[in-house]
Amino acid sequence: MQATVSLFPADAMVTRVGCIGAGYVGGPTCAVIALKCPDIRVTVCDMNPTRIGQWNSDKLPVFEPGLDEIVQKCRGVNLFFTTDVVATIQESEVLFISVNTPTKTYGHGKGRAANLKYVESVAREIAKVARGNKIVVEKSTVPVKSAQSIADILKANRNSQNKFQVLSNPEFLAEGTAIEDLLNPDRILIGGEDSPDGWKAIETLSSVYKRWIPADRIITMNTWSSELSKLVANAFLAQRISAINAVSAVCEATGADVGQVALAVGKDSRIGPRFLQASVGFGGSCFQKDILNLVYICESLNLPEVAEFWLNVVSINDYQKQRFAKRIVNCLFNTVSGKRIAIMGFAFKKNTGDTRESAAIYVSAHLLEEGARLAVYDPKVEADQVTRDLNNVTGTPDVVRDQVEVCSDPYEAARGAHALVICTEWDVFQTLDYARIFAGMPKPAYVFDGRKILDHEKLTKIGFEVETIGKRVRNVSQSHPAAITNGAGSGDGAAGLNSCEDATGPDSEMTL
Ligand SMILES: NC(=O)C1=CN([C@@H]2O[C@H](COP(=O)(O)OP(=O)(O)OC[C@H]3O[C@@H](n4cnc5c(N)ncnc54)[C@H](O)[C@@H]3O)[C@@H](O)[C@H]2O)C=CC1
Ligand SMILES: O=C(O)[C@H]1O[C@H](OP(=O)(O)OP(=O)(O)OC[C@H]2O[C@@H](n3ccc(=O)[nH]c3=O)[C@H](O)[C@@H]2O)[C@H](O)[C@@H](O)[C@@H]1O
Repeated sequence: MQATVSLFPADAMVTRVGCIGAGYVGGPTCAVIALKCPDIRVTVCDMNPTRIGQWNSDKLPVFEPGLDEIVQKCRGVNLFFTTDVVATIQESEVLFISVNTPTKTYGHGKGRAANLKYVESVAREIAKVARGNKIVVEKSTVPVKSAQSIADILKANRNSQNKFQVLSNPEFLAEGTAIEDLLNPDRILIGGEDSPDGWKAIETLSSVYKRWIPADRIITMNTWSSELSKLVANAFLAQRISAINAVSAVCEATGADVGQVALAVGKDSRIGPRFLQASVGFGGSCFQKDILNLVYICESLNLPEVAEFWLNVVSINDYQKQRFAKRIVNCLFNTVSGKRIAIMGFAFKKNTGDTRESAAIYVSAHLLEEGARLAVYDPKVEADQVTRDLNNVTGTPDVVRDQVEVCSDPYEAARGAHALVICTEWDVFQTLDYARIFAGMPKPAYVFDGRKILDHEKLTKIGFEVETIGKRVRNVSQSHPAAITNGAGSGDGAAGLNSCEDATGPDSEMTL
């Protein structure tokens, strides 16, 4: 591809940017464009009036550190949120498509392929109502060649005076750090048609980003490479997590510590230290969806070995969540029936209220199936979201109603619980008064640290039995057996069992 800078002036004049889809990507991305380009009018549009109402209120639909301040500064000045799709399309020179592309739940490709119906409906709407030339930017994560489908729809339906250029401009922001990522991205990727009109469109979009991002971080390439790069970037990131999580199982079986192994491995500059944090399993709306999409593409291209390779990343993640959930039951003497368990954190990671594909949902569902009573606490997830997620995954709203309590305070969730299960790495969990919590729990009192964020030594000193990922903790019962036999109120006849390594097999309940 030719150097775009030489072909088009750096001051290409974009005055109106529109975005269809006011979700986790569309909202924050446009807020940052509005902040950095005060002379551009940015309109974000969604078909969901509730969501738009929230964007226009004091309580935004998306929690992201730093987002509120930017929206407050720009909203009503050069940043607008609306349900008026037609006006947004007609008024914008550059139009981002930032709608959801979930995994298909029906028909051909069910459970694997991306459902592109929202992208297609936006393309049809643009073709129907657009006036004048537009640069249509595919911001949603899509399978390779989707830009071609968008271009075909636009071409087949366009009014004869309109010209469209379709660009791929995938988003790499991570939730919880979206604003930081948007302000200071590792790279901006723009794929476009290899033609004079394509180069011009690429340069025009680049000119917007160049207002705050150094030119050498803006990478341009052909559309298909750009689309595939997004799926591959997510697959690589998720693959690292599954790799370290697979190693965590080896550590638990051998006495090695996965944190130490990750440190040693990550010091190799060819490997690097990031994304090597073993955990209860990755969540979020995209890793699993995008890998399954990649798997589907490979299967469609008759590349079964490649498909199998990537599918294993998801299989290990499922295994990790399952392993952790089973371990909780094993350690609690193979029965959690009727026991209160505190689920600490429900979001898929800290600093977001997003629960999509959160490991907490899986762990909670497993414990509910075993008859546990759950007390859920998350600083940013609303009670009705917890209920909705658990209803969806269990399919048993009665059980959820009877066995789940959503608490607004971590101490309240912990009170009377046999175990604390850390599912999200919220900072606040590191500074709780664990001695106070311990005092209010039946003994032995367990902590299952699915995020490896707590001070395990301190917890064992207080008297907790601590289980974590990829590391054996020397527990109270191993050094002071009396601590558990003297414990109050467990009612499970725990005396004599030292830790879950000593518990009876996973499928047998302890004979009481
Ligand atoms: N969530 C994330 O952190 C990231 C997501 N992505 C990708 O970005 C895309 C969007 O993701 P999210 O923002 O998380 O999705 P989201 O579900 O939060 O938001 C999508 C929005 O699009 C709206 N929408 C759907 N069809 C529409 C139509 N025809 N007209 C108007 N509005 C419509 C929906 O009502 C919804 O509010 C996906 O393809 C995702 O894979 C990429 C990078 C990061
Ligand atoms: O396409 C997307 O949606 C985005 O997906 C991820 O971002 P996100 O899912 O928001 O968050 P991550 O920080 O990647 O975390 C994903 C999951 O992996 C877990 N994780 C992450 C890192 C790690 O070392 N270990 C680990 O278990 C997190 O707790 C979380 O559950 C990518 O990091 C973004 O670059 C990408 O744009």
